[in-house]
Amino acid sequence: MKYGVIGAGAMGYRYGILLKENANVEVDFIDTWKPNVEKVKSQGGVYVSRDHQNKKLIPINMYYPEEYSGHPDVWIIFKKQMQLSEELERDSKAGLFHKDQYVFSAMNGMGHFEKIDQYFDENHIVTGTAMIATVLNGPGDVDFMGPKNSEAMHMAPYKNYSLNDTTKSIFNDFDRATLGPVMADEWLGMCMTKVIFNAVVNTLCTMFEIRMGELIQYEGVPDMARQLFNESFDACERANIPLLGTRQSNVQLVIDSCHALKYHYPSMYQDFSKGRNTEVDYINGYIAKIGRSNDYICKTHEFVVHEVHLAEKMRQFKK
Ligand SMILES: NC(=O)C1=CN([C@@H]2O[C@H](COP(=O)(O)OP(=O)(O)OC[C@H]3O[C@@H](n4cnc5c(N)ncnc54)[C@H](OP(=O)(O)O)[C@@H]3O)[C@@H](O)[C@H]2O)C=CC1
Ligand SMILES: CC(C)(CO)C(=O)C(=O)O
Repeated sequence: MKYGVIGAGAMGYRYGILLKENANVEVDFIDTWKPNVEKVKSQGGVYVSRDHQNKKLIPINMYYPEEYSGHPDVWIIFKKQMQLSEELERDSKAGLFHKDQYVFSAMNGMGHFEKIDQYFDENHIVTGTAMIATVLNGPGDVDFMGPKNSEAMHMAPYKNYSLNDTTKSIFNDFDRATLGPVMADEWLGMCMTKVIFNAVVNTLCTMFEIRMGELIQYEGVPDMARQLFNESFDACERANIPLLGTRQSNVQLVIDSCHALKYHYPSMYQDFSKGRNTEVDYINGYIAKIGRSNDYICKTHEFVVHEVHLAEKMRQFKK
């Protein structure tokens, strides 16, 4: 199958390049960030390294939406939550979307599938989550964090539609790409399980401006994680969202992932450190919203949302 990546940033590059290099499928990249598109065009591709090593230029085809006339079978979308509506509107106006196409996304946070649903048939949407750490060093320069074959992800058809030949082919291509796909039984619990993980790791690392391996050096982190997971589980149970694992196994996942991805600054920190707004409203804020709609107040998550926004605002006073 042919793939088109919308959002050639850290994760868009990671998926597209692994598919192209390992699954040997055709991949085109669409981006609207001018410095990135121009850099790729002038250097003839994207520089890729793994854990800061073995930097090499991989030739790729990169287009602005308005330049593109291809017809991929599947779109892979990786934008920041707050960029998505504008991106989809621009892509749609540029005539990129067609009735037969499928779409996959493993963005962090929640709110993106309702937006994607406005442009694609709901049984053509494949949801995903990615425990894959990637850093965009700058335009046209991406760094895959973690050793080869450490990539791990979940996927499931949106609204639990049955698997069909296309969704199975996407799974097989992701598998050959070494993205480590696991097909989940239920889409919403799968997505929310990643949200509650990011609501611990991304927010704490961002507020303290630290790597995951530094976070886990503090012996109080399992307790802090437990407090946040307890609220997340309480809210999701009231909303009948079946999270993967138990409260305790999710605490353990935080501990294990922080050791495995010890050099990684979570994507939220990458936005924070570059002076951009973070996805916190779509992560802790989304959990808090589920709580409020089910007569449950996630006090800690609501406080954390304020803390991250406070940290964003305070950047102006720092040198
Ligand atoms: N990175 C990761 O490890 C993971 C990320 N995710 C999720 O995937 C989705 C896409 O995230 P991700 O791929 O990380 O984000 P991107 O790499 O796509 O973000 C890059 C965007 O940030 C802006 N930007 C501006 N200046 C810079 C700069 N100097 N360096 C880098 N970027 C700059 C640009 O948009 P503009 O100029 O328009 O602001 C650019 O398009 C998100 O939902 C994220 O949470 C999920 C799992 C892991
Ligand atoms: C890589 C990972 C899993 C770390 O929290 C992530 O989701 C991110 O960086 O946003």
